[in-house]
Amino acid sequence: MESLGADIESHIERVIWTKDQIATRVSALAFQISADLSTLSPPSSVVVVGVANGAFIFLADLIRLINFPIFVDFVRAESYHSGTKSSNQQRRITSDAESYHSGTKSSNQQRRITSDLELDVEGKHVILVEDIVATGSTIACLIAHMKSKGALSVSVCTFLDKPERRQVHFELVGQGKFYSAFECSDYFVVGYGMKFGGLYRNLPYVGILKPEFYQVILNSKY
Ligand SMILES: O=P(O)(O)OC[C@H]1O[C@H](OP(=O)(O)OP(=O)(O)O)[C@H](O)[C@@H]1O
Repeated sequence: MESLGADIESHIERVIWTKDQIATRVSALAFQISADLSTLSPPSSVVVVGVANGAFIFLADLIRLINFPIFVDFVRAESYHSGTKSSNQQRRITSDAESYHSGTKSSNQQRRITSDLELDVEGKHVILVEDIVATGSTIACLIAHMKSKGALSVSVCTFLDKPERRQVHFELVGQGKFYSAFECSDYFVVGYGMKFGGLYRNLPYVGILKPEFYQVILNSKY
């Protein structure tokens, strides 16, 4: 196979979570977060922070089911090796491939914030929204960042948790809680915001890509 076919459905080997299963879990999480955080003081003190890019679909669904006023903002954190920023696309494709083939990012990969909040979170309760928590490197970096900005509490709400891949320990701040919609071990999934080679974020459910598509995507420009 030399090029990708246009029918996205035909690229998927197996569906892991359907649209309905996702909607049920996101609704339950929004209900739980509403119950946990709606009574916090001061009022209107919750800032939901999406981690770009992967969290954007999960965040959009989640916040529309939260039943109290919230602020919304975004951050971006990118990986780098040994002090060298991984800003080029080939590096990011390689990162995907590493995750696919070994089930983990390389151990010396660290994160730094490349696009910061516009809102001031001092004295506020932050909920960091992720598509995936795997090694923990990204979320650890972002929790520390929110704490340094004076957040009263920092919670994490991730669509997917991969606890078996954890390499970096992180602690929530204040009364912060950890929420996850689903857990999985080491298989590489796409859809609902999650990508391979920059593609498939728009798939409305979560699935596993057919193996023959990995190399085609890695060989192509995006
Ligand atoms: O727990 P970790 O091992 O740090 O991995 C999790 C991070 O990796 C992914 O981001 P990625 O850089 O692939 O970009 P994306 O959000 O644009 O998909 C994901 O969105 C998380 O932010």
